[in-house]
Amino acid sequence: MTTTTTYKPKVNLSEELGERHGREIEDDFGGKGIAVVVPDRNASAAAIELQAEAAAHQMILAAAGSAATVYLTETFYISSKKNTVFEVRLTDKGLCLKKQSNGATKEQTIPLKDIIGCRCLRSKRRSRGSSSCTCASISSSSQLKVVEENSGEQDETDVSAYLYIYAYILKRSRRGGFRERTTITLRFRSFDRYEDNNREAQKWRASIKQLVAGEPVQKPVAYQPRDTRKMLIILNPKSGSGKAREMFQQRVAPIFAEAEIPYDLHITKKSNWAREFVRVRDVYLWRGIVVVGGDGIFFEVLNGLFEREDWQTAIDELPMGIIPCGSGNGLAKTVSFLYEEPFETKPVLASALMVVKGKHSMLDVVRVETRSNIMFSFLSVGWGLISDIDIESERLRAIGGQRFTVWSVHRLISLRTYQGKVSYLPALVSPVSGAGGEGLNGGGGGIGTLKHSVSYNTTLNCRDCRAGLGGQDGTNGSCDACDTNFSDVLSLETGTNLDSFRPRIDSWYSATSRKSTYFSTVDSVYESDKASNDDPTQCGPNGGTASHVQMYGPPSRLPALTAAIPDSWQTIAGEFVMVHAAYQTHLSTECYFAPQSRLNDGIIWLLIIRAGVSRSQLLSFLLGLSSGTHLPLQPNEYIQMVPVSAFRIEPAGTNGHMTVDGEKVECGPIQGEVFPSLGKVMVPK
Ligand SMILES: Nc1ncnc2c1ncn2[C@@H]1O[C@H](COP(=O)(O)OP(=O)(O)OP(=O)(O)O)[C@@H](O)[C@H]1O
Repeated sequence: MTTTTTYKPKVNLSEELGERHGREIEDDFGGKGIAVVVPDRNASAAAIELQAEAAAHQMILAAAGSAATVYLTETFYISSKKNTVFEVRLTDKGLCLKKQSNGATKEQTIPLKDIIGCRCLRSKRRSRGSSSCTCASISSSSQLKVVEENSGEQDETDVSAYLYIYAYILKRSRRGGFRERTTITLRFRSFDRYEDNNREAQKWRASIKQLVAGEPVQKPVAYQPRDTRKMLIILNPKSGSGKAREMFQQRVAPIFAEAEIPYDLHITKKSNWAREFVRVRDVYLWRGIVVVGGDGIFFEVLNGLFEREDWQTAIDELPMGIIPCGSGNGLAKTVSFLYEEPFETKPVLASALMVVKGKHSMLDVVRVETRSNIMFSFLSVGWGLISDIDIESERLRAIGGQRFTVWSVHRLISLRTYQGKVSYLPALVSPVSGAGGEGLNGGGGGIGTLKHSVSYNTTLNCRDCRAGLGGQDGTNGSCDACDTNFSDVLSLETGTNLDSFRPRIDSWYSATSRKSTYFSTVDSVYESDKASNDDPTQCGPNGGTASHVQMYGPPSRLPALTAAIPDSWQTIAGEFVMVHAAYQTHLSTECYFAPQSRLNDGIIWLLIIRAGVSRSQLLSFLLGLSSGTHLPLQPNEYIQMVPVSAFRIEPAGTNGHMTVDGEKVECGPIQGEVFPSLGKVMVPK
């Protein structure tokens, strides 16, 4: 009888990268195996060690009784269980393990979408006195240690090749679920020579890698990724409660290692450092940009790209990802939410798994104009209550995301209202389908008047581009990059060149204190910077003239901020508690602000709360924000959410806070217009 079971690892183990300890465990099928773990110290993991005996590979077979396409198949054994045979198949659905033991058959499949990578390794030379060879059973040994093929530490007496397959299996629970780390180890030892066993293991590795990457499975050869460029990672050590460095080294670096994605890690030195970095560097050296921090650092990088003359190419060629270490984390939460990825229990893990997948979705970007600035926003523009809470709760940064709740209570008690005018251009809303909202008029076509401009190199320096804007571009003046010494840049490397990766990741990973981490990584920085030029102002496509900063990007279709509103717009004048324009579902992890929003629906969701709203209405609004039940079910005189494609807010005074993507801007006239699908954000699938 054949039954299908879900794989349920039953042990929790942890250890250093490269120092993998074997331990006998009960595997899910009740058999004994070897637990082999790679470097997520806190992950639970289990693995079965299977030893290759048969070498009958068959490509593209039709699996018996299943529609799956089978790419590879092999029979393995567990040495401690003489009557147990595993048939392992690699199909277009995933890795299928079929166990036959004493006449009973059990089957489980590890879905492809849960696998992030695999690596071929060799066993490590043991200390003198202990023996090891191909005939030794791993499960009977007390310890299995594996190393890279050419590490110099390999055990020449063991000609086996070990394939480690890394999967993060989705477990659903009442609270939404979580991903559990699982390692499958396949030991290939059919041949007398390591080279032959390794060739077999490499075949599996190549096919798994191709399937995971969504590439056609070629005749199995050593795998070469299509894009060999590294990922650029920019980390804000000051984001959230200041733990981004530790988070990265403990939770993110191991995942990049497992997925064999090489990267350069750069630590920001001060505010706007990241913005200048992406403005002046040759960003095409990298395959994408991942920020480790909050929405503020994502905003910096996005705007840095729009400050490049070649902004359109840069925005198009460089998808951006975020690993949440901030206090709000609105974008990271939105992406996970829309793709139904468990986030709450392990947000860093969820997002790290996302960025190594190499997929992206188009992202709406809103061009925002104030009296003195032009900027590009991906999250929200706010005035009043929520912005006040965001900015004023900064003083409670040490308590993390809780600061918003605490300050909400405070502001509800001491409620403020603001005089002003709000105008907007209503959007045409169509039914939304999918996370990216692709079904919505091809990503925003329904917005009509505000289609994305395709003009190249249109200079939009706010001082010069259009009459009536006036004022100084706040980003002008002396360029931070000119006097910034990038010697604190950290460059770590994972990936195909594992020899060079190993010592770096080890020293980085094993460091227990911030100080030792810093010193252990400086060497790599030095090498990397020498190769790529120390001075960021000399190597960027802008020729190093970073002292004169211009904001480029698509030109506006709106009237100037000082000009009259067109007749097609609607205007509300009076006293407001808040006005908040949002284009992501979540403004922070706990703030499910615009439930209908999609990443590229071409819609700005404009929430207007007018003065006169009762405290109880406001309380239920604030309480409902975490569950998305904050909006009144019936049309309400005081609280309304309007889908718009452009808006303008004109405060009568300068009281209250105004924010763009959670960052404070001057309180004054501000307008925004959506450019559907202008950017690219990394998503899980
Ligand atoms: N090295 C640094 N030192 C001080 N400030 C920095 C540094 N790097 C970046 N910043 C600034 O820190 C601010 C906040 O960063 P970030 O958004 O990463 O964290 P956060 O505010 O805690 O998160 P969120 O925006 O999600 O609430 C940004 O405005 C950024 O310009």
